[in-house]
Amino acid sequence: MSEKIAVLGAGSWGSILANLLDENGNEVSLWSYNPKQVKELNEKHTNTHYMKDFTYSETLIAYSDLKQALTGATTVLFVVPTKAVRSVAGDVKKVLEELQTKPQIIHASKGIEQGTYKRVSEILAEEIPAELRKSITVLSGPSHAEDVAKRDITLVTAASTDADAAKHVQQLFMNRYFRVYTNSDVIGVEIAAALKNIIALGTGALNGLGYGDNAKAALMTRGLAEISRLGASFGANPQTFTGLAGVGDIIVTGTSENSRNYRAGDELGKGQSLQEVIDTMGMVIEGVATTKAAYELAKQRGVEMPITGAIYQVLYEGKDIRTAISDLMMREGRSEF
Ligand SMILES: NC(=O)C1=CN([C@@H]2O[C@H](COP(=O)(O)OP(=O)(O)OC[C@H]3O[C@@H](n4cnc5c(N)ncnc54)[C@H](O)[C@@H]3O)[C@@H](O)[C@H]2O)C=CC1
Ligand SMILES: O=C(CO)COP(=O)(O)O
Repeated sequence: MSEKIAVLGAGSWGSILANLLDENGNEVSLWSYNPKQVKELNEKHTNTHYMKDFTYSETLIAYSDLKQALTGATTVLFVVPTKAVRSVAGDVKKVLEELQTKPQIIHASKGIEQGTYKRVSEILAEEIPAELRKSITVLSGPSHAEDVAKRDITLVTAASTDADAAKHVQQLFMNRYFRVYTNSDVIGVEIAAALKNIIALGTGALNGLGYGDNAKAALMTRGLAEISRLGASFGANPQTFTGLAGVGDIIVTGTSENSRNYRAGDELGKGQSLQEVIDTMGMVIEGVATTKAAYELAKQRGVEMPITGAIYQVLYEGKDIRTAISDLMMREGRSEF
């Protein structure tokens, strides 16, 4: 099966997924709002700022013009940071109406919108033409771009309320190193994907402070417990949190130097300020904004999320990390389940 696919967002994840789709035999256009990046991708087949030492397929074409990128596309994959999804989707809507095409919509972003607390599929549903909403599918799971770039084994899930749409995404992405499952629990997959970044900031900070494996395993396990509680309050399937988008992504993000969230936490643990960390990363650290959204959302819904609350206090209220850890440890003893 070969299709024309437009990938929107040429950071580490968008560009590597675009390359994978190209390798799978599709005609892929990669859109970036940065003309310099487009020039580098088309002339040198590199994207040095985001993926050092990787050479992209010569048949992958980058565009800074959204209309050119979307022309003829039967599938559109959004991979911009969460904060950019609404504005990019609004622009896409205008172009699709002009082109009179009705592509399937996929996204691979992991976050929650500030202020509205919307998941990415909800933002897309509000912004794209109404008849495309049903097709929205989320691609998520433990998947660092750096490993996919090496064609290392990666398993993810494609979640949609439309089983045919999820199956289509599975077929588009599957290959010998990239295996895709389907899932109907969009809510659970998106909540797990967004909130694991908060926990990765935490495990990174533990690492930076010199804590060991026990502490990190504890944070990931209890972190997943509170993420599941928030998910349950929205009607998510509890099984989703034991799957690729849940425990899988917490492990990969919460233990890896490839994770920007983990690295950011590590630097915080070593004493850098949040602003210093953001300024030096040069790539999106989704967990910072998601911590605020999740903290406010948990309060609004009356869901107990002590770890998220502690990380919020460190990031947004200047609380000392060691004091935050000590306060968590000294909470009243309770039953695990
Ligand atoms: N890097 C990875 O391994 C993975 C990333 N993700 C998710 O994918 C999403 C994108 O992440 P990355 O590609 O890693 O980010 P990145 O920081 O590497 O790149 C982001 C890209 O979006 C573009 N961008 C930023 N603001 C924009 C705007 N207002 N309008 C249009 N484009 C804009 C940037 O120019 C850049 O090309 C995030 O939600 C992330 O959580 C998901 C799985 C794996
Ligand atoms: O979501 C990811 C891996 O599954 C990437 O995590 P980071 O954004 O922390 O790099």
